[in-house]
Amino acid sequence: MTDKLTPLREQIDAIDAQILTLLSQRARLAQEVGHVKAETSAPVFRPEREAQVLRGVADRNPGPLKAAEVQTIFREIMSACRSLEKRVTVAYLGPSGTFTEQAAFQQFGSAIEGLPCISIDEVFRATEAGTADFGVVPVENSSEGAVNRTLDLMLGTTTTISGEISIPVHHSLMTKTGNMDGVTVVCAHSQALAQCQVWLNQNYPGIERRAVVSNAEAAVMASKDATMAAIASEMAGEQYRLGVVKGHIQDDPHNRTRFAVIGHLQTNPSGSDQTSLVLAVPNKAGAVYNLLAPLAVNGVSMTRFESRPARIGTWEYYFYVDIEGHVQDPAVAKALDELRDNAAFFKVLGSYPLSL
Ligand SMILES: O=C(O)C(=O)C[C@]1(C(=O)O)C=C[C@@H](O)C=C1
Repeated sequence: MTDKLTPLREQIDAIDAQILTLLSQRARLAQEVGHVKAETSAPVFRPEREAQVLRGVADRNPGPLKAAEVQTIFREIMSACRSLEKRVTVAYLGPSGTFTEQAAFQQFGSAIEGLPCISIDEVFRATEAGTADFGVVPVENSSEGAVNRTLDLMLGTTTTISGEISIPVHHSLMTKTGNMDGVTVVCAHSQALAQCQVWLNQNYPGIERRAVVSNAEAAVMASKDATMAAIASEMAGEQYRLGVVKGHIQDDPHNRTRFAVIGHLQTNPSGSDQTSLVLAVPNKAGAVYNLLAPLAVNGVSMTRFESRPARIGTWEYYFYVDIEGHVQDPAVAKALDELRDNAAFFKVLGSYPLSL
């Protein structure tokens, strides 16, 4: 066996040497890009460029590695190259071990300064104040719908959305011991409890369910108290040394959560983009219909429509709308100009590349 392996490993060694030489050439070019940007105070993180690079490698990937695997490798290469220009600070809903943290690293790679925050409000505050260059917040879950706090804060924030991330959300039931002996309460974020309610009803109908600030916090609590079980990601379980009682307990096996990247960056078109808006209409018949007519007239597709009470004591609503395309696309720009004229409230939250 050794004789067969040796020549193959020699070839791998030779290729690794070539990869290393190329990586270091690429890193030097990124340093040069960094110098050019520094001269004009241009932003270091360019989400549209990173999206184009990642789409390009997926399109050209000859296999046998999967497109998603090749993208993970290139994401890390860009993250490391970017950090030679500037190491960006990214605030996210913590503590360490949350799905939002996973989303932040999926978007920016690991060569960043992570800033875990105790609440969604805190992520907005840190990003608005410039303590963090970017923030990552959950926007909606495929089973549970919108994350209302995020939508409410989007209304008044000075930040814009510069990217979106969509990740599969798999929940595990975990305890200190890896079994349920002596466990009297199951802790998790309210959304996670809701996403696992059918499974919990079937398997642990009598047990108390306690909503806590995050799943990671539930994992911390379970790591300190053998009477508590946590519902969280296996990643959080590993971090806090929990044993898995049962994995994949979410009621919908395709459960996903979408996250937004917020910051002070106006992202350029990447070729496959989305724009998020908030609108309100005057309170009269046919107002919503008239409001949205310019989208259809200009051939702009709407991919999401969500309403939130305006919380001013009357039956008025804000509408959160996602459309295909970028504000710099002529059809989108025209539709938005017409839309603005019909709206009682109008705010573009941002144009950004569609998640990969
Ligand atoms: O092209 C740039 O603007 C770069 O800074 C290079 C690079 C890369 O490594 O490819 C790094 C950071 C940016 O977010 C985009 C791309």
